[in-house]
Amino acid sequence: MSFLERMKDEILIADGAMGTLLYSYGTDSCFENLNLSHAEQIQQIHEAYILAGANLIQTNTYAANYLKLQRYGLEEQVKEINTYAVRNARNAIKKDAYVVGTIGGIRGIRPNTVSIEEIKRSFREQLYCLLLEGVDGILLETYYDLEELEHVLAITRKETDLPIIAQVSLHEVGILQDQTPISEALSRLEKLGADVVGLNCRLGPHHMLLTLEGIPLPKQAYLSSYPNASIPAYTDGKFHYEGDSEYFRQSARDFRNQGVRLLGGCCGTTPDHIRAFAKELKGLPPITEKKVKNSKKIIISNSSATLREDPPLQDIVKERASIIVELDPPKKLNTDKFFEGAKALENIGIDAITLADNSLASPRICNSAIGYRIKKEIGTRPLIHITCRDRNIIGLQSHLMGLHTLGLHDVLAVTGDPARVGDFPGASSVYDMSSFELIQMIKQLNAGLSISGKDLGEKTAFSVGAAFNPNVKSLDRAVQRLEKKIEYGADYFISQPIFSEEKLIEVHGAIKHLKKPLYIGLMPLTSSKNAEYLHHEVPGIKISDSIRARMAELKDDSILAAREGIAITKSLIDAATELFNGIYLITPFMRYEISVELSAYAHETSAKISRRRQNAEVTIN
Ligand SMILES: Cc1cc2nc3c(=O)[nH]c(=O)nc-3n(C[C@H](O)[C@H](O)[C@H](O)COP(=O)(O)OP(=O)(O)OC[C@H]3O[C@@H](n4cnc5c(N)ncnc54)[C@H](O)[C@@H]3O)c2cc1C
Ligand code: MET
Ligand SMILES: [Zn+2]
Repeated sequence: MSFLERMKDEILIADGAMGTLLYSYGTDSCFENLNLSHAEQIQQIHEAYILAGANLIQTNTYAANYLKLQRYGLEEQVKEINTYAVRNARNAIKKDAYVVGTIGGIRGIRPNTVSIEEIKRSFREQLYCLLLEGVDGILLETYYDLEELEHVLAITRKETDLPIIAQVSLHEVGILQDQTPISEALSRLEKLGADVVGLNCRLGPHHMLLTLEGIPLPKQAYLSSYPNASIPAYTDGKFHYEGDSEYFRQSARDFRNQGVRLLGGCCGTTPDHIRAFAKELKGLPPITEKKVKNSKKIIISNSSATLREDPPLQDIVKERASIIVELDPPKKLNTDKFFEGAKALENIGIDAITLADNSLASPRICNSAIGYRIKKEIGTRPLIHITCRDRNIIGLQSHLMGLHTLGLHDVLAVTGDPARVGDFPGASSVYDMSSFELIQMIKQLNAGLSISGKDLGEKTAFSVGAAFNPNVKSLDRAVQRLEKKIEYGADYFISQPIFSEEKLIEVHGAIKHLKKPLYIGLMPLTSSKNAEYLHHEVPGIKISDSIRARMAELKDDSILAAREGIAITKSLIDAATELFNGIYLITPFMRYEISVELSAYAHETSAKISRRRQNAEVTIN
């Protein structure tokens, strides 16, 4: 009799975790490889679950596909690992029990990086290995992404008549990560031919039971649940789970009352948890009717957009000449000079002060704190740079929500210079996200949704700038990155500084097909040493030979050298203003008076050019 036939009038008990159990014994490498290297240990775990009362055990193959095995260089071992995994499970069975071949989901909480086609290829290979070795059913478990599960379930149904268990992982009570209600997800899985549908992992009995209250008994399938033992804790450098087996015993009947007919455990559970379930439900028949509690209606964000007091920079720079100035937050705690500079720049009438996020990976006063003060005390628009280096996904989202609360809506999303260039070369560089993903995430907040898909109750109103580095060998490739950044949602670009007219013309030609505006970067040199340092040591900055020669001639006179730097930048402003509406001036060493002089010059230049263009139009007409 297949386990499905038994489930007509029996509640079956499944096994518990494999991965976390192995981890608790000290394994911290590829769990699935132990099917080959430590077959006996795997067999003993299976035996322990059967002894505890499991009617159905799963192979140790959760991640035994090439997409996951390649992390360990084991992608060529898919066949051996799956084959031996089935044998290890079979060898553990002394009496009546079933073996299901398990395959876990690939896509997680992060933005999807693996294509469905790739997942299907990897899945097929593993599925064939399991089927070939002879299992009693297939368990598809821990799927966060319903689309992925639907694809792999369809493949499985096409390839076998064996029973299929299809399980999703909750995002929170009642919903998946993409906000699909669980009841809808399970009914879609049932329609695709799953024989058992249910939930596993991520949350424990409490949240699973609350979810099950809103789920009717499936018509053509049975319900399953494999809760985690608890939320994991991290102590002394290790993860561990606290939920004890007595707590599981107490919840067993509740699972039965919600209509569950296959009850097992996921992360953190042990044979003790399974024994508690088995003992408590022994001899009890499944329920056949159920009253469903009205599930909470899931509201997809339809909140209105936040109103901005000022137009976003991309709208301004599309219409007219616009100057933004970078004034780096101080490295020391005294902010007097910084605010003197910010006031002087406000007086000259720039459109924004851009505030780097610990540029060159060295700590400075937090740019959102300084930005908020600039807005409040001076009235200038702050543009907050955000790197992927210093914050993980949680920190990035929380930071952006904080900026929204402060009314700071202009951000520049960048990767960030690596930590090893800065004050703490040993600090970690997080890079949970690429600059592309950061841009995408900010746009998702603008749609009222968190990075994990939760309704935020309000839409943010961020205007998202992105970085452009034209000082590279292949300008084409740099422009391709801009095209990709536009696809991810970038509203405009800001470039690294440029130090020659030829480069300005080349950049103009290379990006004129893009529909998004650019602020072109210009940075006054202050000395020959400064020019040589920037040219040789700062990533992404290249200064032409002729300019370096001009600076070198004045290397013994610091005042004249600084004047020369300003003169060079003025001639670049002349050329740049002919080509671009946006000028981005970088202030060297907090010498804001230089940026003030250059901003005034840029204003005059753009006024001159627009007068000349108007006159030309009048003449033509
Ligand atoms: C306007 C501006 C502001 C900045 N502000 C800050 C700041 O506040 N704090 C800070 O730490 N850093 C800052 N940076 C530096 C920036 O983070 C680094 O230059 C980073 O390496 C590139 O950032 P990005 O977002 O353009 O990276 P991306 O375009 O996402 O590129 C990331 C990586 O891809 C690679 N790459 C990029 N272009 C190419 C190409 N054409 N060909 C091959 N590979 C390529 C490089 O390895 C690069 O590091 C800023 C840069 C700019 C232009
Ligand atoms: C990550 S969810 C758990 C996968 C698998 N059932 C295991 O216990 O190892
Ligand atoms: Zn799990």
